[in-house]
This record gives sequence, C-alpha cells and structure tokens, in this order.
Amino acid sequence: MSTVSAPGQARPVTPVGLLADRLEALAVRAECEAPGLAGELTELTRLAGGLESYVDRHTSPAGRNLVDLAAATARHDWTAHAGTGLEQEMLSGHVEGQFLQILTAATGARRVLDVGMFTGYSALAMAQALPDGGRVVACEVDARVAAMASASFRAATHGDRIEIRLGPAGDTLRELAGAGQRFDLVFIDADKAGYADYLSVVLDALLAPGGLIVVDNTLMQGLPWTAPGSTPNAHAIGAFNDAVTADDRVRQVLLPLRDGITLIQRISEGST
Ligand SMILES: C[S@@+](CC[C@H](N)C(=O)[O-])C[C@H]1O[C@@H](n2cnc3c(N)ncnc32)[C@H](O)[C@@H]1O
Repeated sequence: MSTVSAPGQARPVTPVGLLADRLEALAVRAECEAPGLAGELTELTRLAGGLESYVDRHTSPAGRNLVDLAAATARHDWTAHAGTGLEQEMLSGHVEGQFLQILTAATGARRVLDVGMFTGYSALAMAQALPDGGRVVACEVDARVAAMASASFRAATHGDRIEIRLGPAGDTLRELAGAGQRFDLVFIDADKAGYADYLSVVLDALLAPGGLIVVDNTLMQGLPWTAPGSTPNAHAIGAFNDAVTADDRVRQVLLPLRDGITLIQRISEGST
C-alpha cells in the first residue's frame, strides 16, 4: 500500500496536527463507547485542531509565486517517486515561508544557504526577501525535485537569485567552505541523519560573523520525547537536539512552530 497522500491532501506531520487527528478519532469512538467523554474530546479536538489554521489565518499571505509553487507541489504525482521518501508533506509552506522571509529581512542577510531545497519553497521565499544583489545557494540531492524547483524559479520574481547545487549536501558544503564562501543565514532542512555534520561544517567554516542558523523539524512529530530512537529520524533529531544543547559554542531556541524550528547563533567572545 502506498503511503503517499492523494494530490492536494497532505496528512498531518506536526506534533499538534497528529494530536488533533488522534483526538478526533477518539471523539468519534467516544460517541459510541463513552458518550460522557465525547463532548470534552470534541472540545479538545477543536483546541488542538484549530491551532495551525488559526496561525495560518493570522500570518501574512504568501506571494503569488510561492502560492503557485506550493500548488504545483501538491498537484504533483508523488507515487512516481516511490522509494525515495519524497512526498508533498516535505514542503515547508506558508507559515514557515513567512517566518524565513521575516528572518531574512530582519537580519539584513545578503547571502543565504538553503540545505535541502525540495521543490524550492524555502529557497524562493528567502530569495524574494533579499536586497538587490542578494544570493541563495540551494543544495538538493534529487535531480527530479531540483528540476521542479528550477522551473518554478524561472517563472518567479527574483528566482534568478537562486543557484542550485545538485548533489549530497555534505559534499556541497565542503566545496563552498573550500571556496571561502560565507553565509549570513543558513536554513537546514535536508536528511535528518546529516544535520549534525551540516551544523558542524556551517559553524566551522560557512557562517559569517553574526550569522543565523535555522534548523527545521527539530520536534520530529514529538518522537524525541514520546518514542525516542523509535525511527532513524527520531534518533537523529533527538541526538542533534542534545548535541546542540550541550554545545557551548552556540546559543539556541527551539520554537514549537509547525514541526519545530531551532534558531542557533554562535556565541561570540565576550558576549553573554
Ligand atoms: C524536507 S525537504 C526540504 C523542504 C524545503 N526546504 C521546502 O522549503 O519546501 C528535504 C529535502 O532534502 C533533500 N535531501 C535529502 N538528503 C539530502 C542530501 N544528502 N543532500 C542534499 N539534499 C538532500 C531531499 O531530497 C528533499 O528534497
């Protein structure tokens, strides 16, 4: 049986989305099995299930090119990518896109590194928030999604600010480091097993002074505390979060936005 969602119908992939789904199923069961609990479970379903759409409605709308890119990703037949793990739910989307755009503008970033481009949502969001002359280098290992991203970038305002680097991100990051490149903002959203390595190269060589690192999926659907080590991703993210917490070169905050976003800064000498 395919686990790929029907086009346009993404399944929940955040802790609160999964919670709402489970509560809804319980509320339906309770109507027959425990009618006294059904009302309260329905209330809890509204509390959990309404959160993400409330956040969505109170976040500035995405621009036309990003809406088109997300729609093309949702329409795409992901069954053709069976076995790759690629699916429409990988797209970061509206709220994260706005968050990245605000970070890009607020930090005054001019050079951005996108690690894990997929169909290009985060790369385009950040590119469109850069000042003139700004650049995004976007890393992606899968040629087919890179081609989808490339087509969207060609049709988008400021899509020409994005340079796609096709290949394993670890190799690309080392090439960029060898070429002396530096980035003001780095978004890490590729294979979770690679996160520790990507962070290490970024901190050692790629992060410009005062730069900001943004890491996606650091709540990993709640698995790091509900079922640590139960899947390779749960293990990788649990270990990554612990390592960042113990790393005295950095300070960080884990925000419970969508599936968790961690902001990381290098602590400069003399700062608190
Ligand atoms: C969660 S998606 C990225 C979503 C994207 N940032 C967005 O905003 O929609 C993860 C992407 O990382 C890519 N990826 C996985 N392993 C990789 C690797 N070793 N090097 C480069 N990209 C990788 C996958 O092919 C996938 O497209």
